[in-house]
Amino acid sequence: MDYSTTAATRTLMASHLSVNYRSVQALRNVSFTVQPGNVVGIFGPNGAGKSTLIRAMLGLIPSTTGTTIYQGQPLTQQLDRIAYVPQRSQIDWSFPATVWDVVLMGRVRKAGYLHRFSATSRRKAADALERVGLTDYRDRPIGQLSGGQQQRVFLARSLAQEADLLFFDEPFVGVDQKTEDILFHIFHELAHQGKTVMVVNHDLGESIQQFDQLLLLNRELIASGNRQQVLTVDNMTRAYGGHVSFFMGEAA
Ligand SMILES: Nc1ncnc2c1ncn2[C@@H]1O[C@H](COP(=O)(O)OP(=O)(O)OP(=O)(O)O)[C@@H](O)[C@H]1O
Repeated sequence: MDYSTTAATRTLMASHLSVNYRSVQALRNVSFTVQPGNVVGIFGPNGAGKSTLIRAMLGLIPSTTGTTIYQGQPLTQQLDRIAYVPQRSQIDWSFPATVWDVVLMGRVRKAGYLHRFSATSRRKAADALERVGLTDYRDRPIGQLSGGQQQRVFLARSLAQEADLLFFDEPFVGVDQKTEDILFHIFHELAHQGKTVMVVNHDLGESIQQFDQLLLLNRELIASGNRQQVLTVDNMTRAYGGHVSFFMGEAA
């Protein structure tokens, strides 16, 4: 198999994405490319449009301009290949579901809405739960978990789904170090399998080294590339203004 051709056709390409919320322009003309096999961090200050970018790519909100193409087709026509975990605050944790219910939901598209889950689906859900270290919590209502455990349940659902493209919005907010380590470990395993993992994050601390590619946003795309290309004083000043010295120490 010619890997270079395969990789090229699996490129994720956002072109000229713009989003308006009534009078607010949340995103302006954002274009970038992501190769498969990368863990991509989406960074920028509060209100920079990070969540909006993911939601526009997935077609969850309308774009005023632009498209997102994956494998030569609109991403919105391939939603069965996508796992999306929104910010924890967007999820109804009082919903009466157990850990096992949520992870099995990852298999719904494969099982069909009116069919029973196959032995394969159950095994894949159990394997996913094991991978995130929550087998013992299988029958626990999701509202009775810690923030880190809740985030791991949704990661397990994404694993059970066997998605090719995974989107996580602020998965590290309010989670313990163990969960952060598990999430990054699994993100890199997925990337090594040739999948693409996109993560909204606003922590510019040490964890930034975990990302293969960074997208720096402030309503428009300021930079896309590796850490050396993106984390320049100029780019950070454009994104964060006068707060740049806080992040960059003496370099600023
Ligand atoms: N449903 C909405 N209606 C109106 N304005 C919105 C809506 N959602 C977001 N916005 C505005 O669009 C801009 C971008 O918001 P978005 O949530 O995408 O940014 P973000 O970078 O994810 O922010 P944060 O880091 O604070 O989560 C902000 O000014 C926000 O107030």
